[in-house]
Amino acid sequence: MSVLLSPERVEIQLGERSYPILIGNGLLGEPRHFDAAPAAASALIVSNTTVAPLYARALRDTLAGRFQAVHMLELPDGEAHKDWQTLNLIFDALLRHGCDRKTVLFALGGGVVGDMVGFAAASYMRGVPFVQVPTTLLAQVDSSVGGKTAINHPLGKNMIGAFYQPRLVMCDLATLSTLPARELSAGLAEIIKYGPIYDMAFFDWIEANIDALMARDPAALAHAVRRSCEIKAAVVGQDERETGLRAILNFGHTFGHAIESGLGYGEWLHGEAVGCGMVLAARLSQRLGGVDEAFVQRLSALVERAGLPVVAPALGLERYLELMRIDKKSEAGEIRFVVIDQPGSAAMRSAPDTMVREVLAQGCAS
Ligand SMILES: NC(=O)c1ccc[n+]([C@@H]2O[C@H](COP(=O)([O-])OP(=O)(O)OC[C@H]3O[C@@H](n4cnc5c(N)ncnc54)[C@H](O)[C@@H]3O)[C@@H](O)[C@H]2O)c1
Ligand SMILES: O=C(O)C(=O)C[C@@H](O)[C@H](O)[C@H](O)COP(=O)(O)O
Ligand SMILES: [Zn+2]
Repeated sequence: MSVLLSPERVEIQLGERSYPILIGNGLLGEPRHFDAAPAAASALIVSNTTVAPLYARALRDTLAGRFQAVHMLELPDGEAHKDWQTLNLIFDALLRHGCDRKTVLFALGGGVVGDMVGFAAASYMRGVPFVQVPTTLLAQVDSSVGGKTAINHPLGKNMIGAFYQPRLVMCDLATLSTLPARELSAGLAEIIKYGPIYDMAFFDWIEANIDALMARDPAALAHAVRRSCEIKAAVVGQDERETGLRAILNFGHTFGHAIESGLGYGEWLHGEAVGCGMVLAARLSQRLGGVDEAFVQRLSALVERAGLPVVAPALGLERYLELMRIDKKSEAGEIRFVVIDQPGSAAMRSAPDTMVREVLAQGCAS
């Protein structure tokens, strides 16, 4: 492990939609790192009211030599704003500035900004190029990679969206220095996820380095971001539109999305809901015979050490089932869960409602 001086590069292989993920320190300020971004007359940097004051000027200065006009837009901050109204602010800005089919959108922020900018890019004039500049740990290890874009609906998480790939992902690790501790923990949830579903050696490494990650040790963060991007790129490269394998990336999300929408978006962070959802999904995996109690305890302990909740909120068992039926993996009203078949390998399975109720009864606050 070493602190990165020049960017490391992970490729996501998707034929003509392939693109690089660059990982390094201080990339935002270096124009040459944006060489993979398409050339155009104009660009629109979309950020939010928290991130823009920190990093938008630096990005704008960096892009000034590549585009004749670099426009800026600040969205309201928060998961509660991942909606139609906020999405429309992006279309308003694109039209107001006379942006054309070649205009490049830059998503500067966490997963909320990235998911919305990606969806706007997929839709404006039926598709314009976009670049992900993720500034949260969660966005660097997961949401900026793979082309899932969406907004929420009051009835269901990420229900309206498109698969649409960015042209470049630029993970500037230096931006993580300003991230609140709670958001760092949220990012760790998606990092931990890659262990049980794909790579138990990485899980072992996270266990051994969780204190360094929590302390933002630069070398530990650099390794975690790189390995996470490698795993996500490998999975998405085999199944871009989630016809099979890609669903493993949803481990913990069936329970997690129910927590997020059931509480009203924003009360629990996405990463918190996923952390707790993974513990519930591991208990379900145990009942289905994929893992033993020791594995469930091991995962739960790591989630807790990452500063994440492991007891789910008391929404009511029937309400959980109702919320989980809205999940995109459901078919003909049957909920399907990502479960661990054996440590390091996952698959999508259905489970009897009685079993799911037992798991929830055990894992929810009373
Ligand atoms: N598309 C995908 O594949 C995918 C994957 C995982 C999650 N997601 C989505 O991503 C969203 C969660 O993303 P998130 O955890 O990044 O949340 P977020 O985008 O809400 O960002 C978290 C908070 O940190 C602030 N912030 C961002 N960068 C900062 C920085 N460098 N310094 C200080 N503050 C900073 C933001 O303003 C926000 O308040 C959810 O909507 C989730 O559904 C999508
Ligand atoms: O990229 C994927 O595929 C994922 O499932 C990654 C998840 O971490 C992410 O939260 C995703 O947005 C969930 O997808 P959804 O299809 O359940 O909305
Ligand atoms: Zn997620």
